[in-house]
Amino acid sequence: FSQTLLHTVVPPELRFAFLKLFQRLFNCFSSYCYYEITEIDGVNTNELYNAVQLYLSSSASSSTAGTTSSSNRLSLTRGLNSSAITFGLANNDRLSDVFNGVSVVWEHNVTPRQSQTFSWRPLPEEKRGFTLRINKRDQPGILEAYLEFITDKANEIRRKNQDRLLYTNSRGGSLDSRGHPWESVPFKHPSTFETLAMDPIKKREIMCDLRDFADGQAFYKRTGRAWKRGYLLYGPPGTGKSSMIAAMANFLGYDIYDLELTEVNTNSELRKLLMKTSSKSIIVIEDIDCSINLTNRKKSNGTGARNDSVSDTRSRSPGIPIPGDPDNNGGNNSITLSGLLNFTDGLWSCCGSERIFVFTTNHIDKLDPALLRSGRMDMHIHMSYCSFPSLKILLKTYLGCEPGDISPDVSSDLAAVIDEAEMTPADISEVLIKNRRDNDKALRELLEVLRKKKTVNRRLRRRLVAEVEDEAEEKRALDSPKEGGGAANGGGDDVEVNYKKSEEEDNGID
Ligand SMILES: Nc1ncnc2c1ncn2[C@@H]1O[C@H](COP(=O)(O)OP(=O)(O)OP(=O)(O)O)[C@@H](O)[C@H]1O
Ligand SMILES: [Mg+2]
Repeated sequence: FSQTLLHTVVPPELRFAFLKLFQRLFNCFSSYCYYEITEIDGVNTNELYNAVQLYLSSSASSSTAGTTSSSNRLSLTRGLNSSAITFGLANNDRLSDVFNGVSVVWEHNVTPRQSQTFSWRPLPEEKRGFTLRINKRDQPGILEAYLEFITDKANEIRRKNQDRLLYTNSRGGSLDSRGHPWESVPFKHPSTFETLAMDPIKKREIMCDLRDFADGQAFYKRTGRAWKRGYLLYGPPGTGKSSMIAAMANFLGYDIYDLELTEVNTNSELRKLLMKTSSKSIIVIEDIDCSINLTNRKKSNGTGARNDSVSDTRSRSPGIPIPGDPDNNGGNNSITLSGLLNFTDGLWSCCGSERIFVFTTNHIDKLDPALLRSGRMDMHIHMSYCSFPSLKILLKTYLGCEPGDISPDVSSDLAAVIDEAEMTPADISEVLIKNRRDNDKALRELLEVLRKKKTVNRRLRRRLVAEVEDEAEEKRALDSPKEGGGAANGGGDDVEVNYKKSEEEDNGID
């Protein structure tokens, strides 16, 4: 009652001023150090505040049994992007904690924000923060280790709550107010291995490999290997490479660092980015063949320096500076293949642990063998056009069709055309989404589309064979004019036979 009366009678500003004065006097004679961790740090959200809140939420929930909290009032929250309820300290509540034998006390302070404060973005009406109290004699050794422990613990809790982050370096080389080169957003991609359409045997193999990796701390230590693993996903667009990465992250509960190579200017910047990644994370470079010229590691330019910089990208992306280009005075983009190899496999790559590197490409043949070798890219995963086993997964996820729900005739018709149609899971899922209210119609339309695509593919293939044969015939005619006709006829006959056979099959289908 007295507290309520005080709050009503004394204006908040006056209360705040009294409190500050009292705190100053108190600190002069106190044997404690106090650290304030405010929710908003300047204009940015203070990550440490969130980490402390999560950490204390776990202590607070266990303290309801009376172990560490001096309070019996806890606030309950569920964040916008969180799937779990967290406990927290209510206003001005305290909680004591013990770290490495040292007792500390946390206090949660909420004060009204002065309304005239100018800000570029709307700030919460209340100013929230934690105050950490440590005994002055304990402070030198404990603070850094304690805060690091709290950050790790908070990450662990977040992962457990399925609340993971997707980091990006899209800001270029610039750092945020706390010196971090990565920007993060909550990662909410719903792709899982269950929804991923691919060969079930291959899928199981990948899942086992990931599980072995995540559980392999002792193994990696025993064998003297850095605890990291590389996966290369290759295949045509729309076959599920990005979906696979999301499924991996969801399966292991890891954060994702999506590295945009074209935003990185130098090898040392690349190294800094790597050093700022946390463990239990997947570091992704998508479309690696488009991000950097990776074909010629050893090639030197006139000055003897390595010339394997981002020239390939530059020809496509006019905004990227070109080193040594007189027309471009940006001139500082000099990531090299060796820089990238060091990133994945050098000494620096071990500065954290439990990391997965995933590179994706549409053209594996464009990549340097050095990048593909085991130890860098341990597993090469071909994401191919939709096969019949993959189609069954798509039918189940999109239409709810179990194999027994589809008539044997339709099933065998689908199986007969699917491989030759060479359609991506992305294309097929579009047909299914469009007709998802009517399963029969969806299957009918899918069959039609697959047959059409098969016919088109055959025509293309025949045209290609004919062109190759024509070229060979011309070459032979030029090489030996007298014998040219006979030799060409031999090849032409083969084509003719193939052609006839294909025509018959097509007619049967159309
Ligand atoms: N194997 C798959 N299983 C389930 N859905 C898939 C699969 N492949 C593609 N899709 C669907 O198609 C869409 C595009 O797929 P995704 O972005 O994973 O392709 P990608 O291989 O990364 O293509 P790109 O090479 O263009 O980046 C996804 O939203 C997903 O729904
Ligand atoms: Mg992709």
